[in-house]
Amino acid sequence: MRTVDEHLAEILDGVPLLAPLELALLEAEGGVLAEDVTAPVPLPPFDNSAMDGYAVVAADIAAASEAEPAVLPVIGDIVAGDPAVSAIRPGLTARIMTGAPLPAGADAVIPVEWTDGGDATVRVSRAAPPGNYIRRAGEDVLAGQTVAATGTRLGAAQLGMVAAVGRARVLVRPKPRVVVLSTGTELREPGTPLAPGEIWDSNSFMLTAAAAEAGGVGYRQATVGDEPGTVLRTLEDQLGRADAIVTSGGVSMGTRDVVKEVLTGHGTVAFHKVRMRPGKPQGFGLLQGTPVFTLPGNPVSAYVSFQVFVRPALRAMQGLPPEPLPTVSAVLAEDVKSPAGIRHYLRGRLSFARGHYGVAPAEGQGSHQLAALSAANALIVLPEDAEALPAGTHVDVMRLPS
Ligand SMILES: Nc1nc2c(c(=O)[nH]1)N[C@H]1C(S)=C(S)[C@@H](COP(=O)(O)OP(=O)(O)OC[C@H]3O[C@@H](n4cnc5c(N)ncnc54)[C@H](O)[C@@H]3O)O[C@H]1N2
Ligand code: MOO
Repeated sequence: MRTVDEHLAEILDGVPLLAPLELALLEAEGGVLAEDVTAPVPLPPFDNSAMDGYAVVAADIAAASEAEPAVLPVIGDIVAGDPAVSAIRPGLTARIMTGAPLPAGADAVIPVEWTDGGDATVRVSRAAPPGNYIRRAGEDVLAGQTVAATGTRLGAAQLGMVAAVGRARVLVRPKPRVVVLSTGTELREPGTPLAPGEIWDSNSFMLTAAAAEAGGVGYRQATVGDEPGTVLRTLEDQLGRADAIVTSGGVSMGTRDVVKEVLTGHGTVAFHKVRMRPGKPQGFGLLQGTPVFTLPGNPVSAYVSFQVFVRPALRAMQGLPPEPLPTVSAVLAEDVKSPAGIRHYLRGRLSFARGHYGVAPAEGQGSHQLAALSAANALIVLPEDAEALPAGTHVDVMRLPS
Protein backbone atom coordinates (compact mmCIF):
# COMPACT_ATOMS: atom_id res chain seq x y z
CA MET A 1 0.00 0.00 0.00
CA ARG A 2 1.21 3.51 -0.77
CA THR A 3 -0.14 6.93 0.08
CA VAL A 4 -1.95 9.29 -2.26
CA ASP A 5 1.02 11.64 -2.09
CA GLU A 6 3.49 8.88 -2.97
CA HIS A 7 1.41 7.78 -5.96
CA LEU A 8 0.93 11.34 -7.18
CA ALA A 9 4.65 12.08 -6.80
CA GLU A 10 5.52 9.07 -8.95
CA ILE A 11 3.05 10.20 -11.61
CA LEU A 12 4.34 13.76 -11.65
CA ASP A 13 7.92 12.50 -11.93
CA GLY A 14 6.94 10.22 -14.79
CA VAL A 15 4.83 12.37 -17.10
CA PRO A 16 6.64 14.06 -20.00
CA LEU A 17 6.44 17.75 -20.79
CA LEU A 18 4.59 18.20 -24.09
CA ALA A 19 6.70 19.61 -26.93
CA PRO A 20 5.84 23.19 -27.92
CA LEU A 21 4.02 23.80 -31.21
CA GLU A 22 3.52 27.00 -33.16
CA LEU A 23 -0.25 27.41 -33.51
CA ALA A 24 -2.65 29.97 -34.93
CA LEU A 25 -4.30 31.94 -32.15
CA LEU A 26 -7.62 30.15 -31.85
CA GLU A 27 -5.93 26.77 -32.07
CA ALA A 28 -3.67 27.88 -29.23
CA GLU A 29 -6.65 28.45 -26.88
CA GLY A 30 -6.02 26.50 -23.68
CA GLY A 31 -2.37 26.05 -24.61
CA VAL A 32 0.43 27.19 -22.32
CA LEU A 33 2.91 29.69 -23.72
CA ALA A 34 6.39 28.36 -24.36
CA GLU A 35 7.69 31.85 -25.22
CA ASP A 36 7.39 35.36 -23.83
CA VAL A 37 5.06 37.46 -25.98
CA THR A 38 6.16 41.10 -26.17
CA ALA A 39 4.58 44.19 -27.66
CA PRO A 40 6.30 45.54 -30.82
CA VAL A 41 4.50 48.90 -30.38
CA PRO A 42 2.90 50.68 -27.45
CA LEU A 43 -0.79 50.18 -26.71
CA PRO A 44 -2.65 52.28 -27.44
CA PRO A 45 -0.27 53.02 -30.33
CA PHE A 46 -1.36 56.71 -30.42
CA ASP A 47 -3.15 59.24 -28.20
CA ASN A 48 -6.87 58.79 -28.83
CA SER A 49 -10.31 59.79 -27.66
CA ALA A 50 -12.09 57.90 -24.86
CA MET A 51 -15.48 59.39 -25.82
CA ASP A 52 -17.60 60.38 -28.79
CA GLY A 53 -17.43 64.18 -28.73
CA TYR A 54 -15.17 67.06 -29.76
CA ALA A 55 -11.41 67.52 -29.66
CA VAL A 56 -10.61 70.97 -28.26
CA VAL A 57 -7.91 73.15 -26.78
CA ALA A 58 -8.82 73.07 -23.08
CA ALA A 59 -7.97 76.78 -22.66
CA ASP A 60 -10.67 77.66 -25.25
CA ILE A 61 -13.45 76.26 -23.07
CA ALA A 62 -12.01 77.13 -19.63
CA ALA A 63 -14.83 79.62 -18.98
CA ALA A 64 -17.65 77.56 -20.57
CA SER A 65 -20.86 77.09 -18.56
CA GLU A 66 -24.53 76.23 -19.10
CA ALA A 67 -25.30 79.93 -18.99
CA GLU A 68 -22.41 80.98 -21.22
CA PRO A 69 -21.32 78.12 -23.50
CA ALA A 70 -18.13 78.38 -25.54
CA VAL A 71 -18.96 78.40 -29.26
CA LEU A 72 -16.40 76.78 -31.56
CA PRO A 73 -16.38 76.15 -35.34
CA VAL A 74 -16.23 72.42 -36.21
CA ILE A 75 -13.62 71.81 -38.93
CA GLY A 76 -14.38 68.16 -39.62
CA ASP A 77 -14.98 64.64 -38.32
CA ILE A 78 -12.37 62.17 -37.07
CA VAL A 79 -13.54 58.57 -36.91
CA ALA A 80 -11.55 55.64 -35.57
CA GLY A 81 -9.15 54.44 -38.26
CA ASP A 82 -9.58 57.60 -40.35
CA PRO A 83 -7.45 60.55 -39.26
CA ALA A 84 -9.13 62.93 -41.75
CA VAL A 85 -8.32 65.90 -39.53
CA SER A 86 -4.76 65.62 -38.26
CA ALA A 87 -4.50 68.94 -36.43
CA ILE A 88 -6.57 71.81 -35.01
CA ARG A 89 -5.67 75.34 -34.07
CA PRO A 90 -6.77 77.18 -30.93
CA GLY A 91 -10.33 78.44 -31.34
CA LEU A 92 -11.32 75.44 -33.50
CA THR A 93 -12.67 71.98 -32.79
CA ALA A 94 -13.12 68.69 -34.65
CA ARG A 95 -15.80 66.11 -33.98
CA ILE A 96 -14.09 62.92 -32.79
CA MET A 97 -15.23 59.36 -32.17
CA THR A 98 -14.09 56.94 -29.47
CA GLY A 99 -10.73 55.41 -30.41
CA ALA A 100 -9.96 57.98 -33.13
CA PRO A 101 -6.50 59.60 -33.05
CA LEU A 102 -6.36 62.89 -31.23
CA PRO A 103 -5.49 65.69 -33.70
CA ALA A 104 -2.26 67.57 -33.04
CA GLY A 105 -2.94 70.77 -31.14
CA ALA A 106 -5.92 69.37 -29.18
CA ASP A 107 -5.40 68.61 -25.50
CA ALA A 108 -8.89 67.61 -24.33
CA VAL A 109 -11.99 65.77 -25.50
CA ILE A 110 -15.47 67.02 -24.61
CA PRO A 111 -18.14 64.30 -24.64
CA VAL A 112 -21.08 65.07 -26.90
CA GLU A 113 -23.37 65.14 -23.83
CA TRP A 114 -21.65 68.37 -22.66
CA THR A 115 -22.51 70.10 -25.94
CA ASP A 116 -25.42 70.82 -28.25
CA GLY A 117 -23.99 68.27 -30.73
CA GLY A 118 -23.60 70.90 -33.46
CA ASP A 119 -22.24 70.11 -36.94
CA ALA A 120 -20.89 73.42 -38.20
CA THR A 121 -20.43 75.05 -34.82
CA VAL A 122 -20.72 73.51 -31.42
CA ARG A 123 -21.76 75.04 -28.08
CA VAL A 124 -19.77 73.56 -25.18
CA SER A 125 -21.43 74.09 -21.81
CA ARG A 126 -18.75 72.73 -19.44
CA ALA A 127 -15.07 73.37 -18.91
CA ALA A 128 -12.56 70.49 -18.82
CA PRO A 129 -8.91 70.22 -17.80
CA PRO A 130 -6.16 69.33 -20.28
CA GLY A 131 -6.05 65.56 -20.79
CA ASN A 132 -9.82 65.19 -20.37
CA TYR A 133 -11.00 61.85 -21.88
CA ILE A 134 -7.71 61.28 -23.69
CA ARG A 135 -6.21 57.78 -23.68
CA ARG A 136 -2.46 58.20 -23.98
CA ALA A 137 -0.15 56.09 -26.16
CA GLY A 138 1.48 53.38 -24.06
CA GLU A 139 -1.01 53.78 -21.19
CA ASP A 140 -1.93 50.09 -21.48
CA VAL A 141 1.34 48.51 -22.65
CA LEU A 142 4.78 49.95 -23.38
CA ALA A 143 6.73 49.00 -26.52
CA GLY A 144 8.89 45.98 -25.68
CA GLN A 145 6.81 45.03 -22.63
CA THR A 146 6.11 41.33 -22.03
CA VAL A 147 2.33 40.99 -22.17
CA ALA A 148 2.13 37.22 -21.65
CA ALA A 149 5.02 35.30 -20.17
CA THR A 150 6.16 31.72 -20.71
CA GLY A 151 3.95 29.44 -18.64
CA THR A 152 0.77 31.48 -19.14
CA ARG A 153 -2.31 29.47 -20.07
CA LEU A 154 -4.07 31.14 -22.97
CA GLY A 155 -7.64 31.76 -21.86
CA ALA A 156 -9.92 34.28 -23.52
CA ALA A 157 -8.33 37.41 -22.03
CA GLN A 158 -4.79 36.23 -22.74
CA LEU A 159 -5.65 35.38 -26.36
CA GLY A 160 -7.10 38.86 -26.71
CA MET A 161 -3.89 40.35 -25.36
CA VAL A 162 -1.70 38.36 -27.75
CA ALA A 163 -3.87 39.40 -30.71
CA ALA A 164 -3.77 43.03 -29.54
CA VAL A 165 0.02 43.08 -29.93
CA GLY A 166 -0.32 41.81 -33.49
CA ARG A 167 0.65 38.16 -33.12
CA ALA A 168 -1.09 35.65 -35.43
CA ARG A 169 0.75 32.56 -34.15
CA VAL A 170 2.29 31.62 -30.83
CA LEU A 171 4.48 28.86 -29.47
CA VAL A 172 2.49 26.84 -26.93
CA ARG A 173 2.45 23.52 -25.18
CA PRO A 174 -0.92 22.39 -26.55
CA LYS A 175 -3.82 20.92 -24.63
CA PRO A 176 -3.01 17.27 -23.96
CA ARG A 177 -5.00 14.81 -26.08
CA VAL A 178 -6.49 12.29 -23.68
CA VAL A 179 -7.87 9.02 -25.05
CA VAL A 180 -10.42 7.41 -22.72
CA LEU A 181 -11.18 3.70 -22.83
CA SER A 182 -13.68 1.78 -20.69
CA THR A 183 -13.21 -1.95 -20.30
CA GLY A 184 -15.75 -4.52 -19.22
CA THR A 185 -17.91 -7.15 -20.98
CA GLU A 186 -20.97 -5.95 -19.04
CA LEU A 187 -20.84 -2.51 -20.66
CA ARG A 188 -23.24 -1.39 -23.35
CA GLU A 189 -23.53 1.86 -25.25
CA PRO A 190 -26.19 4.22 -23.90
CA GLY A 191 -29.09 4.11 -26.37
CA THR A 192 -28.86 0.34 -26.86
CA PRO A 193 -30.90 -2.28 -24.94
CA LEU A 194 -29.54 -4.12 -21.91
CA ALA A 195 -29.52 -7.90 -21.46
CA PRO A 196 -29.54 -9.28 -17.89
CA GLY A 197 -26.31 -8.44 -16.04
CA GLU A 198 -25.42 -5.59 -18.37
CA ILE A 199 -25.12 -1.85 -17.61
CA TRP A 200 -24.67 1.23 -19.73
CA ASP A 201 -21.12 2.58 -19.93
CA SER A 202 -20.96 5.83 -18.00
CA ASN A 203 -17.27 6.13 -17.13
CA SER A 204 -15.97 6.82 -20.61
CA PHE A 205 -18.38 9.75 -21.07
CA MET A 206 -17.61 11.09 -17.62
CA LEU A 207 -13.84 10.81 -18.01
CA THR A 208 -13.82 12.26 -21.53
CA ALA A 209 -15.70 15.28 -20.21
CA ALA A 210 -13.42 15.45 -17.17
CA ALA A 211 -10.40 15.56 -19.49
CA ALA A 212 -11.87 18.60 -21.21
CA GLU A 213 -12.74 20.24 -17.87
CA ALA A 214 -9.13 19.69 -16.82
CA GLY A 215 -7.80 21.57 -19.84
CA GLY A 216 -7.21 18.64 -22.18
CA VAL A 217 -8.98 17.37 -25.28
CA GLY A 218 -10.89 14.17 -24.56
CA TYR A 219 -11.33 11.40 -27.15
CA ARG A 220 -13.71 8.64 -26.17
CA GLN A 221 -12.93 5.21 -27.53
CA ALA A 222 -15.64 2.59 -27.99
CA THR A 223 -15.79 0.32 -24.98
CA VAL A 224 -13.84 -2.94 -25.12
CA GLY A 225 -14.64 -6.20 -23.33
CA ASP A 226 -12.15 -8.28 -21.45
CA GLU A 227 -10.38 -10.16 -24.22
CA PRO A 228 -6.70 -9.41 -23.49
CA GLY A 229 -5.51 -9.28 -27.11
CA THR A 230 -8.25 -6.80 -28.08
CA VAL A 231 -7.58 -4.58 -25.08
CA LEU A 232 -3.83 -4.47 -25.73
CA ARG A 233 -4.28 -3.85 -29.46
CA THR A 234 -6.80 -1.09 -28.81
CA LEU A 235 -4.43 0.59 -26.37
CA GLU A 236 -1.47 0.33 -28.72
CA ASP A 237 -3.55 1.66 -31.63
CA GLN A 238 -4.32 4.78 -29.60
CA LEU A 239 -0.70 5.60 -28.75
CA GLY A 240 -0.25 7.48 -32.02
CA ARG A 241 -2.93 10.06 -31.31
CA ALA A 242 -2.76 10.23 -27.51
CA ASP A 243 -0.68 12.38 -25.22
CA ALA A 244 -2.20 10.35 -22.37
CA ILE A 245 -4.49 7.34 -22.09
CA VAL A 246 -7.04 6.88 -19.31
CA THR A 247 -8.69 3.50 -18.84
CA SER A 248 -11.38 2.47 -16.41
CA GLY A 249 -12.05 -0.97 -14.97
CA GLY A 250 -10.15 -4.20 -14.83
CA VAL A 251 -7.53 -3.29 -12.25
CA SER A 252 -8.52 -5.01 -9.00
CA MET A 253 -8.39 -8.60 -7.83
CA GLY A 254 -10.92 -10.36 -10.07
CA THR A 255 -10.17 -13.28 -12.31
CA ARG A 256 -10.76 -11.15 -15.42
CA ASP A 257 -9.05 -7.90 -14.51
CA VAL A 258 -7.89 -7.45 -18.04
CA VAL A 259 -6.15 -4.06 -17.87
CA LYS A 260 -3.92 -5.28 -15.09
CA GLU A 261 -3.33 -8.52 -16.93
CA VAL A 262 -2.28 -7.01 -20.25
CA LEU A 263 -0.33 -4.00 -19.01
CA THR A 264 1.64 -5.56 -16.19
CA GLY A 265 5.20 -5.63 -17.48
CA HIS A 266 4.41 -3.43 -20.49
CA GLY A 267 6.49 -0.27 -20.57
CA THR A 268 6.80 1.04 -17.03
CA VAL A 269 3.15 0.39 -16.08
CA ALA A 270 2.76 -0.87 -12.51
CA PHE A 271 -0.24 -1.45 -10.26
CA HIS A 272 -0.61 -0.40 -6.66
CA LYS A 273 -3.07 -0.22 -3.84
CA VAL A 274 -3.34 3.38 -2.69
CA ARG A 275 -4.47 4.37 0.81
CA MET A 276 -7.53 6.23 -0.37
CA ARG A 277 -11.27 5.81 -0.63
CA PRO A 278 -12.62 5.62 -3.17
CA GLY A 279 -9.92 4.69 -5.67
CA LYS A 280 -7.79 2.05 -3.97
CA PRO A 281 -6.63 0.08 -7.03
CA GLN A 282 -4.51 2.28 -9.31
CA GLY A 283 -2.08 1.78 -12.13
CA PHE A 284 0.25 4.17 -13.89
CA GLY A 285 3.20 4.06 -16.21
CA LEU A 286 4.50 4.93 -19.65
CA LEU A 287 3.67 2.86 -22.70
CA GLN A 288 6.08 3.78 -25.52
CA GLY A 289 6.58 7.08 -23.71
CA THR A 290 2.84 7.85 -23.35
CA PRO A 291 1.43 8.09 -19.82
CA VAL A 292 -1.29 5.54 -19.13
CA PHE A 293 -3.57 5.97 -16.13
CA THR A 294 -5.54 2.84 -15.31
CA LEU A 295 -8.37 3.90 -13.05
CA PRO A 296 -10.72 1.62 -11.14
CA GLY A 297 -14.07 0.78 -12.69
CA ASN A 298 -16.45 1.89 -9.96
CA PRO A 299 -17.72 5.20 -11.36
CA VAL A 300 -17.09 7.34 -8.29
CA SER A 301 -13.64 5.76 -7.86
CA ALA A 302 -12.80 6.51 -11.48
CA TYR A 303 -13.94 10.12 -11.15
CA VAL A 304 -12.14 10.82 -7.87
CA SER A 305 -8.98 9.14 -9.18
CA PHE A 306 -9.12 11.36 -12.24
CA GLN A 307 -9.36 14.53 -10.17
CA VAL A 308 -6.66 13.48 -7.71
CA PHE A 309 -4.10 12.01 -10.13
CA VAL A 310 -4.86 12.70 -13.79
CA ARG A 311 -5.81 16.35 -13.55
CA PRO A 312 -2.55 17.47 -11.90
CA ALA A 313 -0.61 15.28 -14.34
CA LEU A 314 -2.25 16.93 -17.37
CA ARG A 315 -1.30 20.31 -15.93
CA ALA A 316 2.30 19.19 -15.41
CA MET A 317 2.45 18.01 -19.04
CA GLN A 318 1.71 21.57 -20.13
CA GLY A 319 4.28 23.03 -17.74
CA LEU A 320 1.65 24.32 -15.31
CA PRO A 321 1.96 23.87 -11.53
CA PRO A 322 0.28 20.53 -10.75
CA GLU A 323 -2.02 22.08 -8.22
CA PRO A 324 -5.08 20.26 -6.88
CA LEU A 325 -8.62 21.40 -7.55
CA PRO A 326 -9.34 24.75 -5.87
CA THR A 327 -9.63 24.00 -2.17
CA VAL A 328 -11.39 25.95 0.58
CA SER A 329 -11.75 25.38 4.29
CA ALA A 330 -15.36 24.69 5.29
CA VAL A 331 -17.29 23.79 8.42
CA LEU A 332 -18.69 20.26 8.54
CA ALA A 333 -22.47 20.21 8.88
CA GLU A 334 -22.52 16.66 10.30
CA ASP A 335 -20.33 14.23 12.22
CA VAL A 336 -18.25 12.06 9.88
CA LYS A 337 -16.20 8.91 10.33
CA SER A 338 -13.28 7.73 8.28
CA PRO A 339 -11.06 4.63 8.39
CA ALA A 340 -7.63 5.24 9.95
CA GLY A 341 -4.70 5.54 7.58
CA ILE A 342 -6.86 6.24 4.51
CA ARG A 343 -7.41 9.55 2.77
CA HIS A 344 -11.13 9.74 2.33
CA TYR A 345 -12.82 11.82 -0.33
CA LEU A 346 -16.47 12.26 0.61
CA ARG A 347 -18.91 13.69 -1.88
CA GLY A 348 -20.54 16.82 -0.48
CA ARG A 349 -22.44 20.04 -1.04
CA LEU A 350 -20.43 23.16 -0.38
CA SER A 351 -22.36 26.33 0.34
CA PHE A 352 -21.52 29.86 1.40
CA ALA A 353 -23.62 31.79 3.91
CA ARG A 354 -23.05 34.53 6.50
CA GLY A 355 -19.40 34.88 5.58
CA HIS A 356 -18.26 31.28 5.75
CA TYR A 357 -18.27 28.02 3.83
CA GLY A 358 -20.18 25.03 5.13
CA VAL A 359 -20.19 21.52 3.71
CA ALA A 360 -22.67 18.67 4.07
CA PRO A 361 -21.69 15.10 3.16
CA ALA A 362 -23.95 13.54 0.53
CA GLU A 363 -26.24 10.61 1.27
CA GLY A 364 -24.74 7.57 -0.42
CA GLN A 365 -20.98 7.42 -0.18
CA GLY A 366 -20.57 4.11 -2.02
CA SER A 367 -18.17 4.10 -4.94
CA HIS A 368 -20.97 2.87 -7.21
CA GLN A 369 -23.31 5.70 -6.16
CA LEU A 370 -23.00 8.03 -9.12
CA ALA A 371 -26.21 9.88 -8.24
CA ALA A 372 -24.60 11.28 -5.07
CA LEU A 373 -21.54 12.35 -7.06
CA SER A 374 -23.53 14.02 -9.78
CA ALA A 375 -25.52 15.98 -7.18
CA ALA A 376 -22.32 16.99 -5.32
CA ASN A 377 -20.28 20.09 -5.99
CA ALA A 378 -17.30 19.24 -3.81
CA LEU A 379 -15.10 16.53 -2.34
CA ILE A 380 -14.52 16.68 1.40
CA VAL A 381 -10.92 15.64 2.01
CA LEU A 382 -10.51 13.72 5.27
CA PRO A 383 -6.80 13.27 5.99
CA GLU A 384 -5.20 9.94 6.85
CA ASP A 385 -5.09 10.71 10.57
CA ALA A 386 -8.78 11.68 10.85
CA GLU A 387 -11.05 8.96 12.22
CA ALA A 388 -14.04 10.78 13.67
CA LEU A 389 -14.70 14.44 13.04
CA PRO A 390 -17.62 16.13 14.79
CA ALA A 391 -19.95 18.60 13.12
CA GLY A 392 -18.37 22.05 13.34
CA THR A 393 -14.85 20.88 12.45
CA HIS A 394 -13.03 22.77 9.68
CA VAL A 395 -12.14 20.50 6.77
CA ASP A 396 -10.50 21.00 3.39
CA VAL A 397 -12.97 20.84 0.55
CA MET A 398 -12.08 20.58 -3.13
CA ARG A 399 -14.51 22.29 -5.43
CA LEU A 400 -15.53 20.16 -8.38
CA PRO A 401 -15.44 21.68 -11.85
CA SER A 402 -18.89 22.69 -13.06
N1 LIG B 1 -11.35 -8.88 -3.67
C1 LIG B 1 -11.30 -7.60 -3.93
N2 LIG B 1 -12.24 -7.06 -4.70
C2 LIG B 1 -12.23 -5.75 -5.00
C3 LIG B 1 -11.21 -4.94 -4.45
C4 LIG B 1 -10.20 -5.53 -3.65
O1 LIG B 1 -9.28 -4.88 -3.16
N3 LIG B 1 -10.29 -6.86 -3.43
N4 LIG B 1 -11.24 -3.60 -4.69
C5 LIG B 1 -12.55 -3.04 -4.92
C6 LIG B 1 -12.44 -1.67 -5.32
S1 LIG B 1 -12.01 -0.62 -4.11
C7 LIG B 1 -12.73 -1.24 -6.58
S2 LIG B 1 -12.75 0.41 -6.94
C8 LIG B 1 -13.07 -2.14 -7.65
C9 LIG B 1 -12.24 -1.86 -8.88
O2 LIG B 1 -12.48 -2.82 -9.80
P1 LIG B 1 -11.97 -2.78 -11.28
O3 LIG B 1 -11.18 -1.60 -11.57
O4 LIG B 1 -11.36 -4.06 -11.60
O5 LIG B 1 -13.30 -2.54 -12.07
P2 LIG B 1 -14.35 -3.57 -12.60
O6 LIG B 1 -14.30 -4.81 -11.81
O7 LIG B 1 -14.19 -3.65 -14.06
O8 LIG B 1 -15.67 -2.78 -12.27
C10 LIG B 1 -16.02 -2.41 -10.96
C11 LIG B 1 -17.45 -1.92 -10.96
O9 LIG B 1 -17.57 -0.77 -11.76
C12 LIG B 1 -18.49 -0.96 -12.82
N5 LIG B 1 -17.97 -0.34 -14.03
C13 LIG B 1 -16.81 -0.65 -14.62
N6 LIG B 1 -16.65 0.10 -15.74
C14 LIG B 1 -17.74 0.87 -15.83
C15 LIG B 1 -18.14 1.85 -16.78
N7 LIG B 1 -17.39 2.16 -17.84
N8 LIG B 1 -19.31 2.48 -16.60
C16 LIG B 1 -20.08 2.15 -15.52
N9 LIG B 1 -19.73 1.26 -14.58
C17 LIG B 1 -18.59 0.61 -14.75
C18 LIG B 1 -18.54 -2.46 -12.98
O10 LIG B 1 -19.72 -2.89 -13.60
C19 LIG B 1 -18.41 -2.92 -11.55
O11 LIG B 1 -19.63 -2.80 -10.89
O12 LIG B 1 -12.87 -3.48 -7.26
C20 LIG B 1 -13.36 -3.81 -5.96
N10 LIG B 1 -13.20 -5.23 -5.77
O1 MOO C 1 -11.82 2.18 -3.39
MO1 MOO C 1 -12.76 1.38 -4.69
O2 MOO C 1 -11.96 2.54 -5.51
O3 MOO C 1 -14.09 1.94 -3.82
O4 MOO C 1 -14.41 1.73 -4.64
